[in-house]
Amino acid sequence: MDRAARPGDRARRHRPVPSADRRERRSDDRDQPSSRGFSSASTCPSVAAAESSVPTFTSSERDRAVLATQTIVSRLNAQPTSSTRVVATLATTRVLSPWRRQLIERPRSPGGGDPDRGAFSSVPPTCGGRSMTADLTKTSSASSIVDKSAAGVDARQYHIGVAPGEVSSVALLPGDPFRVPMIAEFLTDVVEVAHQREHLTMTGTYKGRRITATSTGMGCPSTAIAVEELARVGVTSFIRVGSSAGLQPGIKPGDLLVSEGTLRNDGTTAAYAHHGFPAVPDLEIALTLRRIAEERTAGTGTSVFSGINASDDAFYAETPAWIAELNALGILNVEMESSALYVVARLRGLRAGMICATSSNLVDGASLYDGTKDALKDGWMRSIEVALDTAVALEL
Ligand SMILES: O=P(O)(O)O[C@H]1O[C@H](CO)[C@@H](O)[C@H]1O
Ligand SMILES: O=c1cc[nH]c(=O)[nH]1
Repeated sequence: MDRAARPGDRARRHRPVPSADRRERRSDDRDQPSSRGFSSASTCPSVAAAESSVPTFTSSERDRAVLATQTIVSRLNAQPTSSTRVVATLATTRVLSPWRRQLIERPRSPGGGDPDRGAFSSVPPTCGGRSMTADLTKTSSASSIVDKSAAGVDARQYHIGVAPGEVSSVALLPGDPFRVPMIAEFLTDVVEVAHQREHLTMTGTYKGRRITATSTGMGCPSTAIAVEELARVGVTSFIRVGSSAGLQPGIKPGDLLVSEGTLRNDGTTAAYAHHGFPAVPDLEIALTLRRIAEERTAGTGTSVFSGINASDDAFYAETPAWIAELNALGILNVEMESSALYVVARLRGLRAGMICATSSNLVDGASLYDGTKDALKDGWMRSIEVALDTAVALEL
């Protein structure tokens, strides 16, 4: 095929990738700063500090890395397909880019992760203090690469459609938009703020306190978006009021489940933080949810449990073996959003907690398809009231 017409040329035009015939020269140029494309778009001051203190490669370490890469690249390029050649060329650039090298070399911070993950490099856990606004109000400076960790602050939000002033500092988060009006039943002066996609938002007043309710939709991707966007317009505390399946015997539909932490079996949070980074609620919110839940259910036949839950991505891929494994680990219940809620909240310096109503029990035969809806609805109403009273008690 003619050189000018090779597949992959389009990608090369749009990326800072050297052409295959300039590969030799790039390796000589490896100490030159990357002039286009890659740059540290991070606005987090702690990241800037970390990057400036990164030790540079010694020449022997660098030469070994470059040699190893060139060997891989030349093996890949011996392959017949041109698409493999493109991959090889990209790999060369990634390794030879000084900025990339520095990220790879950067010591792992406590919440560190794969430095090649875009979201990780722009939302570093070192930004995880309590002052999210400080990080988010800064805009990207020396780069045209979008810094999503700073995008949209104080604007009307792209997905959830809310703007500053339309929300409280605390938001209750059900998954299902149809549960937002259930929350609104407890409120006065209710305003429907926005409804875009799966995100319905209403704001009203409960016991003198302004409260917002926004539905997250199902799963971690849309939950992370909802939390990020609510935070950009001023929400600082979140209480998920969810539904969830019990994983231990004796948990019955309608019972309340207070989360003490989440096993992260989701994909979204892997883009934010190291797999060992804990997904945990704000301690005070969790304890207050449990206390108020116990007070409210005393003598009602509804039980309150607290413990570690799991967040799964794939409702219908929960195999009997997986359910048995979670059960053996003592995991109390499974739902699909708290992993993202907790990880994003921690990284952004926000507070979060979760109380769920039990929908079913995956280990003792209370199926979702058994007509458990009435008990579940009672559980939702109770959990919503507990979450509202927690917001009031903690002045969230
Ligand atoms: O009822 P919600 O809050 O959506 O919660 C649970 O219900 C959905 C699955 O049926 C998932 O979103 C799960 O987390
Ligand atoms: O609510 C949920 C979430 C995951 N799996 C379930 O069975 N129920």
